[in-house]
Amino acid sequence: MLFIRMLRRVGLSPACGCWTPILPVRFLGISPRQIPADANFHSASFSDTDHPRVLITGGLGQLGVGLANLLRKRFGKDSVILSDIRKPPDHVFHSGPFIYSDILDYKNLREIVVNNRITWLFHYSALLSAIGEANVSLARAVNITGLHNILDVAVEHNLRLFVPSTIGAFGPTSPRNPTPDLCIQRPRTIYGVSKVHAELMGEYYHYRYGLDFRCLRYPGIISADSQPGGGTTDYAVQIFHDATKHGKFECNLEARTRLPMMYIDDCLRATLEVMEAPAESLSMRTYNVSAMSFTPEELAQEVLKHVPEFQITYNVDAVRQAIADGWPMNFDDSNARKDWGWKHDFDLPELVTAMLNFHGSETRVAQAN
Ligand SMILES: NC(=O)c1ccc[n+]([C@@H]2O[C@H](COP(=O)([O-])OP(=O)(O)OC[C@H]3O[C@@H](n4cnc5c(N)ncnc54)[C@H](O)[C@@H]3O)[C@@H](O)[C@H]2O)c1
Ligand SMILES: C[C@@H](O)[C@H](N)C(=O)O
Repeated sequence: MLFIRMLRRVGLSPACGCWTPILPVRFLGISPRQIPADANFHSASFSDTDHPRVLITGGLGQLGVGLANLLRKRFGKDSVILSDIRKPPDHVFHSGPFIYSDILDYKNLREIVVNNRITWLFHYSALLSAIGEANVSLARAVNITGLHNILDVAVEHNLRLFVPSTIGAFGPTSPRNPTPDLCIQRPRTIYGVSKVHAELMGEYYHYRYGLDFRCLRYPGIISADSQPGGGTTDYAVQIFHDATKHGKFECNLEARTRLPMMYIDDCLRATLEVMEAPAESLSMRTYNVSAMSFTPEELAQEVLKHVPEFQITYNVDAVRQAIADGWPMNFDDSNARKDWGWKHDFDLPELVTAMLNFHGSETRVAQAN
């Protein structure tokens, strides 16, 4: 009798031995916080359509604004709410709905999800690898406690949830060349530890409560019109800015440090594709995605083809180098390609051309003014 009561408490039926989805619902309180009437909502009409209603957390970082642009093109401007704890620049504020949201404030998160009838959540808030090592307790709070809030609100409101993971979820004892989806994961940064935790918690909530959790492990992402937020792969963004502006670049990683990288357009398209993939095509809930892999000296060689006077020098940052030395050199993304048809568009030459075109045209505009 006692045994049956224990089974019931954890949601197991003694007859079939299977799980029933008892939700980890928190105490239902009413948040005193209301979304102000003058918040920058563009009179979203939430009439029922086939479109998801989307919330992006941590949306003012390197990737969030680009994701919002892509999703708004697909689902309509008012269907996608960008959120962050920072003040948005004018062009972002006027480009579509923006709202303040601190992921450490659970009631505020729930209020936003309920009031806007959110159905898809892209969880981008995080402290990245290098900045996380400089502030471990904040990284632990944002990346782990914040994730718990996101998981709970997602399961409570039946959201489809995307959480990005990273090459940083692997460590020096993982196979590094190539790194498959399933292998040893013993990262040595708080960022990596928090991302392994996110992968495992998301998958657990999927199997335990039926949460529609989807996760991609991104490589280092390279973008032209947004700045990276304190990672180990940041050099591969800064190099283009310095090459066009100064004709030279000081790199904080060693010349032969090989890491997987991806152009932002590929990254955001992969994110939308995995979110739209039919559930039955997903044999896993966490996938590696990859495009290219290069070292600083290989990247510099490619830049040199366009900027003949370009010079690279090295001034290695010990923290970033130690992190990079434990990360994958090449990423095996064959499961993503097989299951939901992932295919990248940008290899190294196309990436360099796209980045230099952007920065070159910016520089020409600046010189003309
Ligand atoms: N950029 C990359 O190369 C890369 C690679 C792999 C994975 N990722 C993942 O993609 C996601 C987005 O990356 P990014 O490069 O845009 O990151 P970023 O560091 O540029 O931006 C993160 C955002 O989170 C916000 N944030 C911090 N604390 C918050 C809080 N308490 N509540 C709400 N927001 C908060 C910050 O204000 C910032 O705008 C992250 O989860 C990151 O781990 C990024
Ligand atoms: C790789 C990725 O997670 C991030 N750009 C970092 O370097 O921390």
